[in-house]
Amino acid sequence: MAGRIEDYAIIGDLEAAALVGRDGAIDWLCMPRFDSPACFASLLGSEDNGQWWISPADRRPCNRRSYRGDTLVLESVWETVGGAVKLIDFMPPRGEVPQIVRIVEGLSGQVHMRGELKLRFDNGRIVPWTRAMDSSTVSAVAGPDSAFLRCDRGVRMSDSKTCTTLDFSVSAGQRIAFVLGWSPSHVAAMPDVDTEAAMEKTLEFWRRWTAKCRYEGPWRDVVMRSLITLKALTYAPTGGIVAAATTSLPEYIGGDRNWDYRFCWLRDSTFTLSCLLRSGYREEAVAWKDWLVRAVAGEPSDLQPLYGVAGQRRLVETPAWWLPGYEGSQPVRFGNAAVDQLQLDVYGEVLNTVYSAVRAGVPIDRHVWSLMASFMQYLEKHWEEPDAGFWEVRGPRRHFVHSKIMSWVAADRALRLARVAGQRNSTERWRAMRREIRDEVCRQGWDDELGYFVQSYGSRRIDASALLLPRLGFLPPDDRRVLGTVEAVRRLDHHGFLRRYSVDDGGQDQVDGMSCGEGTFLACSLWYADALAMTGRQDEARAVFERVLAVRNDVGLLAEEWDPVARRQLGNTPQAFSHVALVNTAFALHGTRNQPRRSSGTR
Ligand SMILES: OC[C@H]1O[C@H](O[C@H]2O[C@H](CO)[C@@H](O)[C@H](O)[C@H]2O)[C@H](O)[C@@H](O)[C@@H]1O
Repeated sequence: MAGRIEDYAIIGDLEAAALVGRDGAIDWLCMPRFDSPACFASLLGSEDNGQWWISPADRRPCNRRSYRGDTLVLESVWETVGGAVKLIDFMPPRGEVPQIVRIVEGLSGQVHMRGELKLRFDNGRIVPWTRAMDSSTVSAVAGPDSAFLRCDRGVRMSDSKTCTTLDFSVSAGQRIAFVLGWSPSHVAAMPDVDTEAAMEKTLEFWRRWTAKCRYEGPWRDVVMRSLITLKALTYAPTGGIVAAATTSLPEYIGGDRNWDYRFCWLRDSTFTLSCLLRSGYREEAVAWKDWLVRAVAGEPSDLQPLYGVAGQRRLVETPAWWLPGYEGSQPVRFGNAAVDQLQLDVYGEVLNTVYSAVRAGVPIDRHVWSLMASFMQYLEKHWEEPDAGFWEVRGPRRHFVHSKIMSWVAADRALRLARVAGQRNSTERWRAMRREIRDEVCRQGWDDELGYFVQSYGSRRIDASALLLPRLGFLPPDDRRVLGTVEAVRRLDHHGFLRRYSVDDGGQDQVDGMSCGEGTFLACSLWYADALAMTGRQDEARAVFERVLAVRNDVGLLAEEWDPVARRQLGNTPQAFSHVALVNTAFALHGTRNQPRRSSGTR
């Protein structure tokens, strides 16, 4: 059975990622890239859906673990009656093929270790043909996939049809290494790996990368861990950034809110990008901008809310009947039907990001400008339509206030970009559009009686996405409507954390068409902290921030949601949205004075 969601740490090589539990089990791994079929899927089923564990023979969880400094090299320590042992897990920067290296180091005494490798290709379904090549190498092959396990001398390896078992002892000062590599079955080659050199290279890679960080406030370690996590979710060959490393970790245990997040949402990526930019990571920003331009190129009406890491557009959502789901949460989904939704906020997200990139000095050529202009041409005709909104609801389309505000952002940033690009052709129309949207939102999205911006025209719902309003420049942070909305959002509080939006009595959600409730959405609490900080309520903002910091797991990771009653993380993990919001709040709190920002007037 899989561990709690917060039991997992991530290791990765910027093309794929694995989740390692406190018990030394790798329960999730897709090879060769984030969105490939999983070869370890016990996270969503049982060990028979693929798993690789190594631990002391009694299989207890480790006593402590941490990443080594500012890197993605994980170290788990067990203290046993016989002695202490450390398991070092990492994925070296990608060479020819993806590899996982596991080094067992004796710290004291002698410890009897065991392990089991169960490869299950094609998302935990296919038992490969496994054979021993020699006393220290095993090969497994099925269909397009092959894998090799190679280990140091001193390990007794034995094979059954379904499993390779490992049995060895490690004494103080001794190190025993294992390498698991994947390759396409028509290549089926496992290059020799010097595991110690690979570890040095991996440590060096992360140290160099983290040395570039510009954050210098009081939460440096917290921010650094989140930035490393965001980097680990970046697909280096293309610059695309996935929303999370997993699919179908539930937002409600036993429920059907189980989604595949191993894709690049324009919305999530734009948040990630601005966070990387402010933290000093310009190279990633340029790579993402290039990814974006390639992914969205073509007809503006074909713009999708999400794409594959290589920019692919067909991400067909398919239930996996053979996987029982995390703690029975079904269905497990591969692919995401949100790809076909109309989410009008996406145009504003993209234009806002391109504008931020320009301001940060990232060069934008005339092709990017003409792409942005074509998005505006589309949006001018469609912003008045109802859509699926920020939360990608699967119920009926609505006039979501956030989507309208993002259309305002699109027009606003297009005007600013036009100024930079020296283009005047459409500016009069965009200025009129910006005015029209603002008037409509203030008329139909604002409820004077309720005193807040509602979720969609005609509804009474409160929606935490309204917390993003002050930072978008739609209204100044000290506007009474902003202050009223921030105050109203407090009603989304559930034991100190915020829900995404108000739900009907009984927790049934009639907005997004799903049958069950969900946890609190971590990014929303952090946006709340930002809004408090922006309106001069620094101490309250800090308290909210610290509450969120307290629910990170032992290695600083956050999933999408938190259940404050069961006190456990929920949803896909680690999630970019949560970590981006965390970094942004750290920046917002460090350096803001205890004063509300002055109104800059309204346009
Ligand atoms: O709640 C229903 C939707 O939930 C997912 O979307 C959420 O995650 C996205 C990726 O982080 C984020 O961009 C979006 O704002 C969130 O609502 C799921 O991916 C959707 O398919 C689902 O409809």
